[in-house]
Amino acid sequence: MLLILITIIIVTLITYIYLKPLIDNLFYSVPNEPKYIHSYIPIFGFSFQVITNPIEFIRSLYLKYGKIFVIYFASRRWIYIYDEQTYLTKVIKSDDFITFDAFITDIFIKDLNVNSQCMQHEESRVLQVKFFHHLLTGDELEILSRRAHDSLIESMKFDEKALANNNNIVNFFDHFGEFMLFGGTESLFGHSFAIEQRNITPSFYKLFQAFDQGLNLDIYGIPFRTIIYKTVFRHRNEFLKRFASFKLNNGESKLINAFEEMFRSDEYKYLFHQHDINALHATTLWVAVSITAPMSCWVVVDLLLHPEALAAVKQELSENVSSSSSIYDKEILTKLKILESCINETLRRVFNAVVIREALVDTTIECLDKTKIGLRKGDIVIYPAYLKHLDQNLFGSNPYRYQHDRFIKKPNQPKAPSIMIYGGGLHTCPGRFWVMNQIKILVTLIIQHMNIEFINMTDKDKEDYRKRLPYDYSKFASAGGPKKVYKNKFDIKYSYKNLHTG
Ligand code: HEM
Repeated sequence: MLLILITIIIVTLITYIYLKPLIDNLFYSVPNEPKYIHSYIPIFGFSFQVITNPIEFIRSLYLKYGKIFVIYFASRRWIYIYDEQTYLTKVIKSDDFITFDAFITDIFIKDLNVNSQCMQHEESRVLQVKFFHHLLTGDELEILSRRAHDSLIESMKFDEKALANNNNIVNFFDHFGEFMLFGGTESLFGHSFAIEQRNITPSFYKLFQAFDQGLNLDIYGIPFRTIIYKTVFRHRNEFLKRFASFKLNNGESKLINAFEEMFRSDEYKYLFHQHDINALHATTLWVAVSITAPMSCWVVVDLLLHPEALAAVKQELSENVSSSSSIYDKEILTKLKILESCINETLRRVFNAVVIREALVDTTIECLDKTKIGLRKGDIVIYPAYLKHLDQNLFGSNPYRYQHDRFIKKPNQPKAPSIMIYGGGLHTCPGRFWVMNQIKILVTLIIQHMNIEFINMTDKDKEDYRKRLPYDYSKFASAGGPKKVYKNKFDIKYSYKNLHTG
């Protein structure tokens, strides 16, 4: 009897999920809707393709159905608009759309158990976004960059000491991912909080990875995830609790100081309980590190795979950085144009760049070519910038090819090519200047102080990776290192040099 009941429930559920898009179409459709592409796989729909290789999958739909189409993914309608000018002028600038907040807010409330009142309090959320935009620039940016530098040097020195007792083979992405995590932690939360985290087990990096994995699982809405991935979610909770020991006015950044002052002010303290504050701090650190760390690693990998690029960067460094100069100085960092081009070239080829907005109301937008697009309230409207970044018309017949000086304007070009890594409009990523500085500092320190050798990478592997890096696209909310099966190809043997001079 129980078995029959369970079977009926499962069949009903599958039928409902399978038919939901069709039912929605019947009741909620608006005029001029773009082409809806139906998946015949129940429940999962296109999730598998979107998770495993979004670029190839979305490109195949674009080639088949044109620049505007709709799919279902993670129980939502996703409207792809591969028309940059229309997206910039008619979506990003319009009040009919907001950033991806509602989706994220939902995850905070349901999955991170953050008090719904504080997540839905419009005024305080606007204030937090404002802090990000005001406090990651100017003098504060310089302080953040200096701290990231100091933390990286400290990580290297600790590591050099530990090397005397351990073997010197590690995974490149984990090793520098951890360095970058401590760089972000120290810059945002101050030295004493960072040093405390270095000394506690389980490792801060391991807990951070669990936080990242948990958020991605939540976004995909994997059923029974807290049971299947019990350890991940336990570690995620431990990660949140680490922020309970954070003490105000102890060397933190102006950004974290502003958050704390607001959370604990008379006006807002009724909204924010300690657990909510922990979750918001953990998320700020995650936002700052989860993309930057793997991207920094890919930048270094590309340089190590392309000797001509590495030589050009070394030459630029020797011309601009003297033994007495501080590489975190604004004047020096802005001079490193070749390195900046290398960074953009790696991000272009590796980062799964998109811009996302959500429709607040039923609405219609008119493309520059006069095509009308009808959108429903709640539609996720997405510009797949990665299609542009790998477009043969813009970046040559093999757009994956690495050209380190691509973003330096040549005399025969009207302007250097453009990419759209950081979104657009008023909500363009406020961390973009800090990202550039952090990656420049990491690359410089590695060149100045380390010898690195990929021990499992054959010449054939290197040849293959020069053509295309084995990037893991399965993370939607953050960014990835290599695909699992390639991870050991990025094991390194390394040593330090000149770490105690200057
Ligand atoms: C390589 C690293 C990074 C990439 C590729 C990246 C990319 C992006 C993108 C595409 C957006 C959405 C923009 C839009 O909707 O128009 C965004 C938003 C945001 N990013 Fe970044 N980001 C990076 C690093 C950082 C860092 C280091 C921080 C600093 C804490 C940061 C903080 C934010 C914040 C707060 C927003 C939301 C801004 C708003 O809604 O107004 N990001 N980022």
